[in-house]
Amino acid sequence: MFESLQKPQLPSGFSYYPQVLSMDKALALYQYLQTAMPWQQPQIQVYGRKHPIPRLQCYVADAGLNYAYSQMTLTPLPWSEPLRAMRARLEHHYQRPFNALLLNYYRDGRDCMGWHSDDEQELGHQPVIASISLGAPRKFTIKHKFNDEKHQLMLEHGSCLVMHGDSQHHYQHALPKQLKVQGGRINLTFRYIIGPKE
Ligand SMILES: O=C(O)CCC(=O)C(=O)O
Ligand SMILES: [Fe+2]
Repeated sequence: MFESLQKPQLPSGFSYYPQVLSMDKALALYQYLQTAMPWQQPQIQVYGRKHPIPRLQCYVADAGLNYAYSQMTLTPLPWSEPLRAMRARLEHHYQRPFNALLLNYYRDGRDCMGWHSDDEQELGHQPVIASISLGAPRKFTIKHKFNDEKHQLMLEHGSCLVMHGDSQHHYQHALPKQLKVQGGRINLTFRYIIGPKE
């Protein structure tokens, strides 16, 4: 499943695995998630004004694992069977647990995600985040926080991008608008949240 590893020039802490899912499986998962998930468009405050985020999202996690993400405290939905199965495959392959999943639905190329690092305290010091892409391929951009190093790659249908090590300390990432893209894309970021007792 993960054999066809190719390495475009990515900085340390980012690994890209094309075709982790077959095209058919990835399409079936896309179609299932698009209709089955209770997608929401929460508001965030920017410079004192409230704006809806430029995409839809949902949060799935083990019970009790709230996640304060970009000013939003997200209450988890339970794992549905297809998501539980995907999590089990990733846990088996990477030999580490994932207990939370943030899903982003970019309806077309106008939807996007701005520059950020996933460096919330509840993710721990060097989080491992496995990010599955389904649907329209989109550009993913990476920039160093303290110098002008920049990278760009296409996140293809059925691929997995893993962010690990110091990726969140040294870099920010974003999914820019691409106004020519008409198709939708769903992204699944599997994470491990350090619970209140750990
Ligand atoms: O959609 C993507 O590929 C990026 C998602 C992301 O960076 C996040 O959910 O934190
Ligand atoms: Fe992110």
